[in-house]
Amino acid sequence: MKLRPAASAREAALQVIYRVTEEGAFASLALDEVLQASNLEGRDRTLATELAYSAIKAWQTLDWALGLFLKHPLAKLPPWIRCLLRLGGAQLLYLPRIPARAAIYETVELAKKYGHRGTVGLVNGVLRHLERRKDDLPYPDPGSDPAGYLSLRYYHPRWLVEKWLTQFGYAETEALCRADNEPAPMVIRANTLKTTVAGLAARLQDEGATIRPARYAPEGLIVEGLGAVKASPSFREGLFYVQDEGSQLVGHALKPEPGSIVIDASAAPGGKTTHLAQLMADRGTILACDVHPSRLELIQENCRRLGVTCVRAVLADARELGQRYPEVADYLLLDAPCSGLGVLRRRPDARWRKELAGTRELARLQLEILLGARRALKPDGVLVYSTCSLAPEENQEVIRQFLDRAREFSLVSLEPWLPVLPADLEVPARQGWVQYLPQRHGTDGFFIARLKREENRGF
Ligand SMILES: C[S@@+](CC[C@H](N)C(=O)[O-])C[C@H]1O[C@@H](n2cnc3c(N)ncnc32)[C@H](O)[C@@H]1O
Repeated sequence: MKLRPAASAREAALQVIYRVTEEGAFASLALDEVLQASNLEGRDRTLATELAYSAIKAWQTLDWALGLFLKHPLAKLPPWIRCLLRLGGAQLLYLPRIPARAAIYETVELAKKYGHRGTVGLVNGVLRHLERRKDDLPYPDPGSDPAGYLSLRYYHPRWLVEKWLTQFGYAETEALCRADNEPAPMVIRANTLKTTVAGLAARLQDEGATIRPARYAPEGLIVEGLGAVKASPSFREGLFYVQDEGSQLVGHALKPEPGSIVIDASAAPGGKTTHLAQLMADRGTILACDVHPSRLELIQENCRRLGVTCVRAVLADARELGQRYPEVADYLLLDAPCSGLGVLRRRPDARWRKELAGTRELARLQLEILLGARRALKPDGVLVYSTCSLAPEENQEVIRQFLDRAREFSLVSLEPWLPVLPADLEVPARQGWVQYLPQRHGTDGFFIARLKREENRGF
């Protein structure tokens, strides 16, 4: 549906909420489109993003809470009115710095533009009721229905909370849900081909940002107040890449020698590829493969911006790499397509798009990729497998099945390769794998395993 240009931050947020919750659009794409069509700038863009993302993250809890004050089901209301209620409700429940009166008034004003007299009154009435009862909502009892309580209280799908309760227990599931709802820090990786970490920090401070070092990743900086990244001169000069710490650690886990041959089996948009190029001082060859042609362009664009020259972008299905490049690579990175359950804090709509069956299907693909790509590695070569998932069936279980079938591989310690290990990861790191968790380590959820092909064992 063609939308009129949004005249305010709240109208922009409303349009994004409509595109995502009513039309199934992806939140980041809908936001870009709506903001581009509007004349909004600076703080209005930030506010629009915050309003839209808060409502989308909490979508199902908002629908439940709003439904408590409606005579008829929310689903029967006109779609724009439903979305207006989500917009107003998100401010009342989750953005306490916005005065309730302003939240209600502004939503009612928008209702005049997107509804009629009856619906204006309804929006006003429902939001006033919600404001009065907001600290006293009838959540399920955590003792008798922990999954029901956590999924509504922290707005995650029930199947996922049930899965995590089995995997992590109650306290840690609650901490994980909370961590997913916090705004994720902006983490960048200094491009050491063009600058140093200290040099970049100084440049960004000159651009008005506040900087602190990342905890685990040596080239990582945590940045606040930079504004639109693409407008930053140091970004345009290729001095950094936006990449969470968990993701940066994957490059260190592989740590290819300068001059070596590396295959990055599923590489787009090239975050880890360009990091590997840095670690190799841009000397040697990286074959950066991906199965989607349009995504190969992203690799090339990132290499150009960062000044990386040792990368060749290759259109290939990772499952066929063993046949295409037999025993070619000294190092093989398999940053597999995955459920992304470790990065829900960065993608407001992602939690509502996943299904339990998805992780099992992905696990099949991940194993096929490992089995199909492994023969591309030379004897004595190193393989790193990583995902941004927390699901054991995509991580430890895939590795276990791989080791059952590929006897020439074994797990090797990650301890020498990860520069700063959190204490709780020391034991698994020695066994060859680590699982970073947002609620424990403050990073995106990342699984990383390092394996070696034994020199004298054939396939
Ligand atoms: C997790 S993303 C990779 C992120 C990338 N390594 C980075 O750090 O920027 C997974 C990638 O796998 C690609 N992909 C999916 N199925 C594939 C296959 N069968 N062969 C190769 N690439 C595949 C997707 O297009 C996607 O770009």
